Amino acid sequence: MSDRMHWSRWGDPARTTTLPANALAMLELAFGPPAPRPAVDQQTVQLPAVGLPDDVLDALRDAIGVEHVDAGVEPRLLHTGGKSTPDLLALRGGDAAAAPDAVLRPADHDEVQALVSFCSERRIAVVPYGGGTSVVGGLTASRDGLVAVVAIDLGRLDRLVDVDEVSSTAVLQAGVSGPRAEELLGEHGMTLGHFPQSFEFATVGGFAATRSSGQSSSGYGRFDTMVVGLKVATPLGTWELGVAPASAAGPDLRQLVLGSEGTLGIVTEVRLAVRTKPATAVYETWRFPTFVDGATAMRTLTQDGINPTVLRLSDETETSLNLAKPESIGADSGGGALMVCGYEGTDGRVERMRREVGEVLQGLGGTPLGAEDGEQWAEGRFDAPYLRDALLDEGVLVETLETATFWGDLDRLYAEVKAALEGALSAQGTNPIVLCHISHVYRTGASLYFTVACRETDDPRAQWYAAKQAASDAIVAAGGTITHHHAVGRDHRPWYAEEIGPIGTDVLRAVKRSVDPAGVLNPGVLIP
Ligand SMILES: Cc1cc2nc3c(=O)[nH]c(=O)nc-3n(C[C@H](O)[C@H](O)[C@H](O)COP(=O)(O)OP(=O)(O)OC[C@H]3O[C@@H](n4cnc5c(N)ncnc54)[C@H](O)[C@@H]3O)c2cc1C
Repeated sequence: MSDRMHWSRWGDPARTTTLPANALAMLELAFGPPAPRPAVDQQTVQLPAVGLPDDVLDALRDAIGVEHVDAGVEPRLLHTGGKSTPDLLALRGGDAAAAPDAVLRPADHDEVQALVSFCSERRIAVVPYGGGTSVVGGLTASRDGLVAVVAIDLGRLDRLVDVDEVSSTAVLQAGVSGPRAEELLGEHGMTLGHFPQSFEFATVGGFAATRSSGQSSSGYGRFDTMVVGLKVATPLGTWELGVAPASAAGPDLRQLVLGSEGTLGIVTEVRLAVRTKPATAVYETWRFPTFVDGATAMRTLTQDGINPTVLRLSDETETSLNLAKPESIGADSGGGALMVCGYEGTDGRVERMRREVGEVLQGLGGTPLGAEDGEQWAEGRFDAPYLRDALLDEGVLVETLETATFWGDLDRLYAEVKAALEGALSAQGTNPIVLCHISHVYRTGASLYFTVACRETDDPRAQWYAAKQAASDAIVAAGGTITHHHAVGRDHRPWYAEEIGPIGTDVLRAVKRSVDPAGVLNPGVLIP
């Protein structure tokens, strides 16, 4: 780690991004004179004293090997919280109160199971840790009433366990990252087709635990629709689910594990529906006169059963900032709303899909812009997070939030969340830029993904929480879901309780009590 803490740099100094000169000029134009705010030196960060008694550390070392139990400063810091802006701000400001007491790296399901059983017996809080990319406080366990907190890092569970080419399924261990999944499946001519923006670091177990959704969800579906089976380590023992592609044998308990965010058990293996690796991929862009026009075109496509692999529509502000090309921020975008359409498959299928989509979009007022911008979007689609530290260094707060609703309510949800964000941040004297795009589409509705940028106040965490509170209240009031794919974590719990109501809350609490009687699994996360 460098002496300056740049927590969103994802551990790869080669990818460290500095802001281009025109971006700095734009920031000044948008937010006023520069007000740099560098991160504190790593040495000044405060970690809680290790709370694990020696006999516990010894037992953990016996269970998984001495070199896989680490209570040192660096691993604890690297497993402190996730990657939300408040998490980054805390660490950049020297606050590591969320650090676990030790990081444990088990090798396989049996070792994970042994750790979960032991921690349950000894009342030690367990944070399952995949890629550490949670943006909702999903990696910050409550210590209340518990002896200590350990992070169970699943990085050593990184194997392809089985491929069934006839059924088109593959079993992957939970710690397999996005690129590793593609590499392992690629050897069999297959793809998972799950490409969230956090693809480079997030893991299969994390995708399942948070019901993640990738940028190709229009064609490949969201992650939870790919899961056909799960193996889970719980305090009660091993739980295996999913024996057939579909079943009428009672409620689908896989759905209880999907999205459970480590509160009901640790997912160690996932059986997934996989696809043939596409021979061709083409990404192109279209311009619509307005965001509303573009949304109507998207709805028409999905309701006609025409599903390009990627379908994404920026609102007018996001289009004008040309987010797909950070190096050309401020370039004239030509106005309107930009849509990205991607097609993957055989040459013939791509050509057919492209023609079919083109006919619909052109008929609904779209102007084809060709493949250049689309290809650039595809190439740079994992790059934006590398800008976050550079922006925070400049005293510019950037954060995102997302929601979803039915098509009939989408315009209202969009307007109200945007107004809430603008209102809450302007009230603090920091006029924001609020961008939005439709990120995932369904026959019945779509998700909205907002990005907010503004100058930091003296207390940027409080500043953001006020905006987040206003936006979350607006989401609930407009009938949207509090999260379409980022999950609940700690940050969304109050609104999640409203969304599922008192009966839903009781059901969830009862399940939690029964499977995790000592309450050690990710306490404080998800369960209202
Ligand atoms: C820059 C950025 C972009 C992002 N883009 C997207 C996006 O496009 N789409 C999207 O869906 N999300 C996105 N996210 C959110 C995040 O990447 C997802 O929630 C992802 O699924 C988390 O995976 P992970 O392996 O990093 O899990 P972690 O962050 O390590 O954990 C997430 C939660 O799941 C629990 N958990 C992790 N592994 C397991 C396991 N094996 N068993 C049980 N519980 C477990 C953790 O305790 C935690 O509560 C983004 C995040 C960032 C920082």
